[in-house]
Amino acid sequence: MNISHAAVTAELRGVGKRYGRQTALDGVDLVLRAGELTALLGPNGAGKSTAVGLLLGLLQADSGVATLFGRSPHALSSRRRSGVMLQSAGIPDASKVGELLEVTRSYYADPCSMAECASTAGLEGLLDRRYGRLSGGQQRRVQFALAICGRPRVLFLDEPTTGLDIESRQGLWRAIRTRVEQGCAVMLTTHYLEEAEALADRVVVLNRGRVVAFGSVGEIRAHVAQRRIRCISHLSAEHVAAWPEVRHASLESGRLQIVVDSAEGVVRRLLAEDAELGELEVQRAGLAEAFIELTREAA
Ligand SMILES: Nc1ncnc2c1ncn2[C@@H]1O[C@H](COP(=O)(O)OP(=O)(O)OP(=O)(O)O)[C@@H](O)[C@H]1O
Repeated sequence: MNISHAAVTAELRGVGKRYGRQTALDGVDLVLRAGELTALLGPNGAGKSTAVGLLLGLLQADSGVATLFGRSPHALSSRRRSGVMLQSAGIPDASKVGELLEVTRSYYADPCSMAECASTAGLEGLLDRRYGRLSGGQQRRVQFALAICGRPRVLFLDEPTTGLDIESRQGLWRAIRTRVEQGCAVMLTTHYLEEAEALADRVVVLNRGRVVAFGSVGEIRAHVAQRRIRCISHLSAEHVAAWPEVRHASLESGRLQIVVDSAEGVVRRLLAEDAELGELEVQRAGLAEAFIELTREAA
């Protein structure tokens, strides 16, 4: 585990939160640091939005402590240094994009210029449009602009790229990376594992209100030693699936896809049984496989 010495910006310590009889978080520890992006991953209902709500002071913990800049998340001084993009934005449909930005910028001491906000979030040409008339992806970009316009030192992004096309998503990724390089602490919740893989310095995996794994993307990935083998072969997936080292085998787009704990023996046997085997590839498991494995183990 890498030990980071960057300043702690926000923290949950031993936090529990229930809604009636439903436990949403159960003894969760979580740290956000300056200049780092922490990705919070977990299946539906794992407790991700609850964790964000506690760090923002929108929810109250039943046990444990939530801090933002070392103080209560309710403190005005903490809020002034925070930027937020939640799943439900509550932005009035009739407002023009430019007006929304002007008003939000006015809450902060040293906001970005309008031009900077517009170019960072890709809003050129949209400033005179009414929010309610924008596409879902354009609305997400406006929400991002509102989240970053005050040059926040901590940024909470709850599934920020849902509904964005590939170009907009990559634009947003660039903007997020720039904030992190400038020293902002970012907490990203996402269902897109490739997003966490592309952006995260550290990953926290939640399942049923508990942290089931944390570490760098590489460390999380290393939790599963699995390899993925791809090849073109006349051997059937059913035949290969029955080999002892093989966890799973299937035929996808004419290629045999095999998930194994250790690749060498399986590769040797593939080559021995099919002299014409072609286009052999062996890859390390990605975050997606690690995540499925971790949440399954915890369940
Ligand atoms: N206001 C509420 N009242 C009752 N139960 C709630 C409330 N909000 C959340 N929960 C429950 O708490 C648990 C955690 O919910 P939370 O929204 O934090 O999960 P999540 O990881 O953000 O899920 P998703 O990926 O679906 O957004 C779930 O079981 C959910 O049903």
